[in-house]
Amino acid sequence: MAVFALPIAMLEQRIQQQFQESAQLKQQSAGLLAEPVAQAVACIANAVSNGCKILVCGNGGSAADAQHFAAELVGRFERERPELAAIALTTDTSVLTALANDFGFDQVFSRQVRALGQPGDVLVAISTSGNSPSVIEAVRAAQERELLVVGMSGKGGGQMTALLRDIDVHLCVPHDRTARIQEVHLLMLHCICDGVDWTLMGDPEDIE
Ligand SMILES: O=C(CO)[C@@H](O)[C@H](O)[C@H](O)[C@H](O)COP(=O)(O)O
Ligand SMILES: [Zn+2]
Repeated sequence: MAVFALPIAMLEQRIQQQFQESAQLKQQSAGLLAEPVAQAVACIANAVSNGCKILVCGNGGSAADAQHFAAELVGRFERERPELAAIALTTDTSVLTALANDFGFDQVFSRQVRALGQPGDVLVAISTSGNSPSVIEAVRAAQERELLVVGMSGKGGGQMTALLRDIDVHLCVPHDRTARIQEVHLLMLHCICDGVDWTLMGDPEDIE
């Protein structure tokens, strides 16, 4: 068994740097993204209040974020409230493997959007590069079907930037590192959960 003689001090310094980079990016993003995050809250709260639903997609870590977010809408975030309609498009392995196998991986989300999406629903499309073909095709399918799109990206937004319309919301994290972008994506998803709960139910103190 290999035993590493870890240069602990250097390793700790790397870890400290990453915490600092993440904290600084979150601070910078708060200034730039609070307004579009509030627009995403309005868009999602409005959709679920009108009986519409939220579809969420992304690859890799962003697939995990999609599932995390859908679970908090269907279940709960920090307090009890009625269940909200949300589906992560990343979870049904039979659907995913059939679509990838028969139509190509680019279609794994778009075909589900066309199958499940109705006008007024919202697609939350998560891609740190803004360029993953499966996510880009899902955005195109959503727009065809008259869904609103909340696009979450980084690295300048990639192809997502040109694709999103004025009625859509673009949450583009100002950074080039996938991990840092994902950390801000998760924070924004939690802000959206908090904002939706606040919009639908008011301040926690007001309850009882
Ligand atoms: O979680 C990570 C890296 O932190 C990876 O799994 C990452 O999500 C994958 O490489 C994705 O395929 C990247 O796609 P995207 O964010 O550019 O759309
Ligand atoms: Zn969470």
